[in-house]
Amino acid sequence: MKVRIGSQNPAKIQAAQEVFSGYEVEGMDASSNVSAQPTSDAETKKGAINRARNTYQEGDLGLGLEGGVMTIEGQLYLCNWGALMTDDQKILTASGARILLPEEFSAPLQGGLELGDIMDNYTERQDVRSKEGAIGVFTNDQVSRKEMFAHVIKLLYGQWEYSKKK
Ligand SMILES: O=P(O)(O)OP(=O)(O)OP(=O)(O)OC[C@H]1O[C@@H](n2cnc3c(O)ncnc32)[C@H](O)[C@@H]1O
Ligand SMILES: [Mg+2]
Repeated sequence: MKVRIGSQNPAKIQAAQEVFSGYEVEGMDASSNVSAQPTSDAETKKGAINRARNTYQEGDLGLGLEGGVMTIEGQLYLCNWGALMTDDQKILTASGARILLPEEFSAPLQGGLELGDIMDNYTERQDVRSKEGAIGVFTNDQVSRKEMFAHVIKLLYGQWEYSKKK
């Protein structure tokens, strides 16, 4: 049994390798069937589930991780979701950390830019999305994108283990 993860992003793949340490983890392109930049909690969750479904193959596990933004009481937050399709074809879900994003990000997001591109412009660096991520930048590197997704994957892995005990 291997873990098929619907992404080629190293931050996501390394997080999966950390948690599923005894398994082979294979990254691959998978459609999320939502916008490239989800803009609500529900859309981000749906993207994670679709990625898990679209990477799943019988006998293996399908893992989907999705980052998005959402508005709470007029404020823009980063949000994150994960989904695991298990060998008995159940879908487990878990959400990750949310942090406040700068107000000035709202206009470029509404204009169609993805958060990953906005982060590169903002930090004057390249490919922040594959490295520490917005969460690493705005937490002063206390929590990286890999670490945040590893926590989400632990929540999924633990639910899968628990379901096998019952
Ligand atoms: O290749 P995939 O797996 O799609 O990885 P991605 O970096 O594009 O990540 P997502 O599609 O899950 O996230 C949707 C968008 O939000 C951006 N994003 C989400 N969380 C981010 C973070 O912590 N830092 C930078 N960009 C982030 C991301 O780069 C995309 O533009
Ligand atoms: Mg993406």
